[in-house]
Amino acid sequence: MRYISTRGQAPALNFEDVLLAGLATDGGLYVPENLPRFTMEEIASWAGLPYHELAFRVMRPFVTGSIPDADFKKILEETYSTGPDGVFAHNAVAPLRQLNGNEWVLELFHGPTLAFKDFALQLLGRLLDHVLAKRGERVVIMGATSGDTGSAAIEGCRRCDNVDIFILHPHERVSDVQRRQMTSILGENIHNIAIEGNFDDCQEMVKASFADQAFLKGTRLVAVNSINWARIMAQIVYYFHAALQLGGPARSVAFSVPTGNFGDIFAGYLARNMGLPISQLIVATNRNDILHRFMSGNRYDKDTLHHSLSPSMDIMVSSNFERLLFDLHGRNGLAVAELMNSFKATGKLSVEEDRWIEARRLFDSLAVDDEETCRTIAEVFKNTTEVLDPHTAIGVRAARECRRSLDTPMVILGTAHPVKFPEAVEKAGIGKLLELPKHLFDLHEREERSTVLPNDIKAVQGFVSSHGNRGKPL
Ligand SMILES: N[C@@H](CCOP(=O)(O)O)C(=O)O
Repeated sequence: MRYISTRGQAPALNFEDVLLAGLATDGGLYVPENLPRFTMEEIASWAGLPYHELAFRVMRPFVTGSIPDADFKKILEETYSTGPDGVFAHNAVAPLRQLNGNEWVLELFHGPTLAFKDFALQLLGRLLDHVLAKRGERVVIMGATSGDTGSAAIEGCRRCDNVDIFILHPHERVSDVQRRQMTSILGENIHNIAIEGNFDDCQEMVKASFADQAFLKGTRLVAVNSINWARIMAQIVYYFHAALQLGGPARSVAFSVPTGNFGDIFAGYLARNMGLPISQLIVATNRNDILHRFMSGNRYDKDTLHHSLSPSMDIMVSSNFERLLFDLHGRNGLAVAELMNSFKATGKLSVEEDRWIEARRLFDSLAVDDEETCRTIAEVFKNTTEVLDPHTAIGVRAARECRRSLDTPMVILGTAHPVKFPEAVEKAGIGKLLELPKHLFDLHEREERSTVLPNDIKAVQGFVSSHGNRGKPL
């Protein structure tokens, strides 16, 4: 499998190099040159497989030529293990919970950091370990988080021998539990940086660092955000997993996906292009609604970033939107480069009418504010006694507003555990006390370690280069 850049000017790479690349050298994002497509018979034959075996079948074409089958199988078996010493706390790894009639929540929060990010970052850490050990290479990881990616990346990579990890989060803009999940993991190769800015500032600095890596003095920079193709690849699997449990592929399924960076829903779009019958994909955003503004009015314009009760989606510009633009423009990298350059200069982007109509055909969308989020948490609790986290609640609201057919199962991606967001749960008027799971029971007493830095790329790069070799200068 070869991967090409969405901006058409970077060399094509194999999976191993894409895993280690982050952004392409032309500033684009890597995508498979040709997407594998499965037949209905093939997909149907996967019904009932354990999660790791399904993962092998779905992802194998993406890693072919880079990771030998036997190694990949072993990595997947470890990544999606369950039981007392397993990585995931639920035997089904990603169980479906029925909310009512034909409406289901796909619970993606039974991993170590209680969010869907564990599905990809537990795998990414193991893949990195495998590839870096083989190459005898040490790398620096830089990631930006609005709350969930950070802890999942640290948890996924902390045991990697050859990695120093730097996670940038917006100072005082993530929930208490989210922050502690990152800052209480201590290790000489783990560095949390609280930026005096917002998530987009953090994301911008990470992306800019890929374009200018001299500060790393020859050490390679690797991405843990969904700009890294391996993240998207791993997230495709749970769409197959959910659909197969609900009668797929003979029956199509609809999905509603809370999304900020457009990575999780883009994985669903790819699953559909790979042959999985998906009747509807709903983009569910909070008040930071750049994706909804594009889908509903062809306006992908930067706006002010609002702090909300669903902080993981407090994102102004969605990285993976560029991957969709690439497809909407017939995979013409130069056209995408032109659009992205003009977006950088003006903060505004719209596409030709026929391309936008195509996007409307592919996705429905809704933006949900805090009030409506809390109302949905309360409504679902009243009817089912299930407590939703605010991001999942946004997905439920969007599913209910945008649903096209009551006969088709509707799956809402349950992106995080509500215990991470007590403020929203409390504001929704839910008196029930939510307990942290056993492995995090003392989270609020643990020692925290992080460094506050100004919103200044030179300060960040200076910090990375002076701590990038197990806490020592590079
Ligand atoms: N929602 C994310 C923001 C980063 O997105 P990613 O999917 O590109 O890692 C978070 O919680 O950190």
